[in-house]
Amino acid sequence: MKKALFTYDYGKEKMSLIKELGYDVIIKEEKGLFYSEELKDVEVLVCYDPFSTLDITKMEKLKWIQLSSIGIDQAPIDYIKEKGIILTNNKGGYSIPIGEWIVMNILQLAKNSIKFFEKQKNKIWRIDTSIIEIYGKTIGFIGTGTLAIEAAKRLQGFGVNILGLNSNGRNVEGFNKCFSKDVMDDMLRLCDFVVVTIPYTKETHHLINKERFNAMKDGVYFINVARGSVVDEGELIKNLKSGKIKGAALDVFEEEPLKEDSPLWDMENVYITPHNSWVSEMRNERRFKLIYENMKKYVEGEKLLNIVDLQKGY
Ligand SMILES: NC(=O)C1=CN([C@@H]2O[C@H](COP(=O)(O)OP(=O)(O)OC[C@H]3O[C@@H](n4cnc5c(N)ncnc54)[C@H](O)[C@@H]3O)[C@@H](O)[C@H]2O)C=CC1
Ligand SMILES: O=C(O)C(=O)COP(=O)(O)O
Repeated sequence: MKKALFTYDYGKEKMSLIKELGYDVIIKEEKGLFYSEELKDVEVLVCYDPFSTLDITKMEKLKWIQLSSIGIDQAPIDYIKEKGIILTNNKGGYSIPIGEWIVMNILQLAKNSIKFFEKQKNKIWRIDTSIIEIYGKTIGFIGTGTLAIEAAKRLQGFGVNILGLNSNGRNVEGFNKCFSKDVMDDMLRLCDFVVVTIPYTKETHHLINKERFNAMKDGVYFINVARGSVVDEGELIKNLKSGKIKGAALDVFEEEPLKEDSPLWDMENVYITPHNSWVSEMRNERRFKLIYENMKKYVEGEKLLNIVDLQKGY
């Protein structure tokens, strides 16, 4: 029997489906999880981020880690690489709610919702003539993976021009044109909205920096739903203050939770959600479906879904 450690309890019914596949299942809450002797022969770890307290170097039989997240930046990648442990993620598992979140925020920015919420709170009846339509506008996605694809699909009906940036400029369905990472500024110059949907890797640290903001149109709208550190937050703040960026919607930050003294909280043109875009009532259902399929493949010796390319880092 293969021993599997789950750091989240999917409930009796679902966990018994895993046991029926032939696993000896241990369930332990992730928070403050420490190594104990019973974890010695764990072969499969299904988790989000137990790595700050759980010493996986003591789990000598560990062969496969299934993350419940899409981002892998919380995992000890060097150790995983060194030991030849397979790492799989939840790619695709949150792209529908995030696609919806992106559409919502493009519209909120264009329609100035934040100002209306404020006026409603204060019972103020005043027309806002600064509203724009998104029809005919250009929306550029930095990264054309599952998040951008689901957003692009949902934007089709709005009559927008959808651009995408990826590693080699390959065409992706749903995008009017794709650009390679070497010519990022050519795309940025065209965009009314820039949406960051790229993984955080060594290569993408502060990918969006002073020079990239300079390349963008004056009055661009900026959205980040990937990882905070893909963007130089100091530069983002400067560009928001100067008006170069007209408004932003941010779900992720260089430091989370966002500090109380961050100027972003008080900016009247910034929408903030607390790394919440991935949440919907379907999250556990979809996550479990992937976990189940993969655990079945693992016992049957088949190739797993969503294997992370440790060289590329996503
Ligand atoms: N805010 C949230 O709750 C969530 C955030 N995320 C983040 O979003 C990221 C993207 O997710 P997916 O779309 O599912 O990823 P994905 O793996 O499907 O797509 C990644 C895309 O980025 C491109 N890319 C990667 N490195 C690049 C580079 N250096 N230059 C140009 N293009 C590059 C790839 O070509 C691909 O188009 C995740 O890695 C994760 O960090 C994911 C889920 C939830
Ligand atoms: O899956 C991801 O990468 C996400 O960002 C989702 O949010 P989480 O990291 O699970 O809090």
